[in-house]
Amino acid sequence: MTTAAPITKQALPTDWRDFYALTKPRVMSLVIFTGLCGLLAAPGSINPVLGFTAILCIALGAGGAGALNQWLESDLDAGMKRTQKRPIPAGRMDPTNARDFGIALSVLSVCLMGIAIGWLAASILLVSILYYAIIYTMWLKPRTPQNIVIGGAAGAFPPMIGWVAVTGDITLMPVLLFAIIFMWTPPHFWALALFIKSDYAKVGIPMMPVVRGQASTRRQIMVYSVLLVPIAAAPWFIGGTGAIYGIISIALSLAFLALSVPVATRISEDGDAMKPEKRLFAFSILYLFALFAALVVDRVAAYQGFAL
Ligand code: HEM
Ligand SMILES: CC(C)=CCC/C(C)=C/CC/C(C)=C/COP(=O)(O)OP(=O)(O)O
Repeated sequence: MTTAAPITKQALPTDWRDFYALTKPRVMSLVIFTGLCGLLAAPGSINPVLGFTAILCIALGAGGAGALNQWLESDLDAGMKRTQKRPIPAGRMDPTNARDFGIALSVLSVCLMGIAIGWLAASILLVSILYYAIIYTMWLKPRTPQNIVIGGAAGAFPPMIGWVAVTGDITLMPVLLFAIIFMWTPPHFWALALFIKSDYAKVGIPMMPVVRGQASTRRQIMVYSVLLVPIAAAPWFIGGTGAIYGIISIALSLAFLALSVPVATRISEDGDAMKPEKRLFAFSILYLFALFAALVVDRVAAYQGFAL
């Protein structure tokens, strides 16, 4: 009697899924969304096919950068529980394949953006890929607890790329969209780092809670959350959006601030339930999705004559 081989995940072809995992799809979904909103909120219009191409290029570039990041730090990923099942540390992917995949996606994205959309948008895309792969991953991450403050700039470029794809130039509005993500990144990441601190300590990455301790990290989360309120509302203050965006942005930022307070005032060290940090981390993602969606809603409303 023959017995059929059990159908397990391992029996399925894993190749395409491993390549897909290299692109960090869940994180990059928000990167792509902010790029899309930058494109849709920009003044002027873009041919829908070209608009789609621009977003595709952001997705390919972000995915390529994610693959290069995983190629560059597979040894670190192997040492952390959260990342040890990634394709390279789990032994399912040859590192050189990941490297080549990352380079191919990155080159393709920049060339396609340059040819189809314009070389200013392509240059910013190239800068963001190199910034993430080289400045953040290779240089800052293993060296300084300010790694994500400075390195976070890499993730702040996509809305600027989307905007520039439409307008062809850099004005104050795309700079403000950049500034919003720049201010948002420290509380987003440090809230998470507070509850996965031991993983980073194990592999010697000097994340803020590891190097400066919990109390200092919590205070700094509060500082960035306070700064986020005026920065997020700035597009309205300068007249770049209507009051719909302004009101939604202030409401969202105050909710963000309210969730930061229990994180900042918590004086206990490790040991007890970590609920406020988890709540702030989860809300940080919802916050950015909602804030950038509000930009588009505001623009559509203005277009339809519903501006407040
Ligand atoms: C240097 C800056 C940043 C660092 C160090 C960082 C780090 C992290 C880490 C470690 C996670 C945990 C889950 C995972 O590994 O998938 C995470 C989740 C996430 N991050 Fe960030 N992040 C940064 C910037 C950003 C930016 C700029 C965006 C988008 C605009 C973003 C969007 C997300 C999203 C959507 C998730 C949730 C993914 C999921 O549901 O699994 N992050 N981030
Ligand atoms: C267009 C373009 C190139 C966009 C790049 C977007 C970008 C830099 C996003 C940063 C988000 C991210 C994956 C952080 C993870 O940090 P990590 O690598 O330290 O996290 P890990 O510990 O999970 O590897």
